Amino acid sequence: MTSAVLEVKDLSFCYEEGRPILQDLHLTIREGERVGLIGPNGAGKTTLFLLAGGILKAVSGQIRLCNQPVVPGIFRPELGMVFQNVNDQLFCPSVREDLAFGPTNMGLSPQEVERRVRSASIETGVEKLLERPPHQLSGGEKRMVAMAGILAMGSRLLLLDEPSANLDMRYRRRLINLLQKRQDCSMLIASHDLEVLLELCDRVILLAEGTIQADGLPKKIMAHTDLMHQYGLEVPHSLRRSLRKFYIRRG
Ligand SMILES: Nc1ncnc2c1ncn2[C@@H]1O[C@H](COP(=O)(O)OP(=O)(O)OP(=O)(O)O)[C@@H](O)[C@H]1O
Repeated sequence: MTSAVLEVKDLSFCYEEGRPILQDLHLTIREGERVGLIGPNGAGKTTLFLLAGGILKAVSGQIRLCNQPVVPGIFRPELGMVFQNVNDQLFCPSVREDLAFGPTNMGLSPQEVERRVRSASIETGVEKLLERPPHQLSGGEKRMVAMAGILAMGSRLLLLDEPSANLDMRYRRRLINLLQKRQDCSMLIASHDLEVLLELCDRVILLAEGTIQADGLPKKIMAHTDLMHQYGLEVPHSLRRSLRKFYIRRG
């Protein structure tokens, strides 16, 4: 079995006392796994990301990243996160400086930082935007710049929060192709775009009521109509069609 990149044990968290968001959560992501995280609005998907990224502090439990405990406030380049609201993570005067921020903080030489900025910007197709101020970019452009930023760090685990939100067909396809090619990274992708998860993920986790309600093959979990409806989710269109074919064939 491949080694774990993220291990979450007995994790509990609340923003306000008496209103738990996550309760005794257990989760392991292994090297090379691409895991979709689904659940209704407010289930705690973003909260889980912020805890794994050391931005929030757990009430109890442990989180380990690449075999080392996550300590809130300590920079861990092994983990790259694209926030749901990308405006929260692009803050430099130019795209080039934004992409260089992570690798520079890793203590890399200016030549290596430049090499990574160039390579990540080409991979994501944002090389023409390098001199632009990030706040002037479109939503889709900003998201690809944020992706380029974590690729430039060479993170082993990517936490992507609604990566396809507000992307047009071209950007959405570019994102899917890009993530499909990154076999070297593990990914946890929170999304309401279930078709994207069907294309990208080999495993899906359903988070609701503070804990994991299902964990398994994407097609199996997402085609489970009762389970999906119970947590306010719909069976994705492509699976509805294949279910229909299945029932028609069986007569
Ligand atoms: N800073 C905060 N203070 C208090 N409550 C918060 C805070 N941030 C989030 N919450 C609450 O925590 C719960 C979980 O929110 P979270 O953003 O993690 O859910 P989510 O699963 O990512 O939802 P969505 O699918 O809508 O993005 C929600 O009820 C939300 O209102």
